[in-house]
Amino acid sequence: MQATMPVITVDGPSGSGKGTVCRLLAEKLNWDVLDSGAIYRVLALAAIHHNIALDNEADLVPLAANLDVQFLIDATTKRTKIVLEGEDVSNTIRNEEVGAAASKVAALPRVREALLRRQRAFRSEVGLIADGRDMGTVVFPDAEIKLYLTASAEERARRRFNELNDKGLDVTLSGLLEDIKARDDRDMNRKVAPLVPADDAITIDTTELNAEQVFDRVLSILSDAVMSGKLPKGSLK
Ligand SMILES: Nc1ncnc2c1ncn2[C@@H]1O[C@H](COP(=O)(O)OP(=O)(O)OP(=O)(O)O)[C@@H](O)[C@H]1O
Ligand SMILES: Nc1ccn([C@H]2C[C@H](O)[C@@H](COP(=O)(O)O)O2)c(=O)n1
Repeated sequence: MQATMPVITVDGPSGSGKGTVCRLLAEKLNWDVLDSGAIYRVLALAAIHHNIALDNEADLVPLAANLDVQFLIDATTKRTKIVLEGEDVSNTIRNEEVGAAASKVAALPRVREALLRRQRAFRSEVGLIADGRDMGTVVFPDAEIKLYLTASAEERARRRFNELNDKGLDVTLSGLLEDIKARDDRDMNRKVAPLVPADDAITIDTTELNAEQVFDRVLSILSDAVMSGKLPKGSLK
C-alpha cells in the first residue's frame, strides 16, 4: 500500500455534475467519497436550528468546530445517512434553501478553517474521491488527479429544474437560474478559497454532454493517469 493513498478531487459549480461523477467513480474504483458540500449544508442547518445568523462568524466557528454530525454508510445500498445531533437530515440538507445558506456560511474564513481538519480526515486507506469547491486548491492540494467540472448556468438550472420537478416540487426555471447565478457569484467571488480550477486541474465542460459521456471522459483521464504512473496499477479494474 502507498504511504498515502490517492485522492481524486472533483470541483465545480452547483449542478455541474460533480456528485453524479463522484458516485459513478466510487462504484467503479470502490474508493471512499468526501461530499464536502454536505458538511457546509449540515453546518448551515445546525445554524438555523440554533438560531445563529448565517453571517455571525463568532458563533458559527465553535458550532463548526464541534459539529455533532455522523456520516453513516449503509453497507448494502452504499447510501450515506447524515445524522446531525441525533436527527437524520440526509434529505433536509438537500433543499435549495439549505444550499444557499451553506454558500453563505462557507464564505466566512474562520468557518472554513474550522472545517479543514474534518475534511482532511476523510483521506482513506483505499483512496478518496473528494467533491466540492476547493478540494484541489485548498483541502487536497497534493491530489493525484484534479478535475474541474463546469456547464453553462442555463444548463445547470435546467438540470436542477428536471430533478426537482421529478420530485414533484413546485419550482420555476427562471427562479432556479437566479439562485444558481447568486450561488456562483458568492462561491466564486468570496475572499477565501473561492471556486476556481486548480492550476493543475483538468476542466470538463459538461454543457453538451450527458452524464455517461462525462463519465467516459473521466475514465479516459484516469486511464492515462494509470499509464503514466500517477494512479496505482489496477485502480480501474
Ligand atoms: N452531464 C449531465 N447531463 C445532464 N444532467 C446531468 C448531468 N450530470 C448530472 N446531471 C443531473 O443534474 C443534476 C445535478 O447533478 P449533480 O447533483 O451531480 O451536480 P453537482 O455538481 O453535484 O451539484 P451540487 O454542487 O449542487 O451538489 C442531477 O439531477 C443530475 O442527475
Ligand atoms: N468544498 C466546498 C463545498 C461546498 N461549499 C459551499 C458552497 C456551496 O454553494 C455549498 C453547498 O455545496 P453543494 O452541496 O451544493 O456542493 O457549500 C464550499 O464552499 N466548499
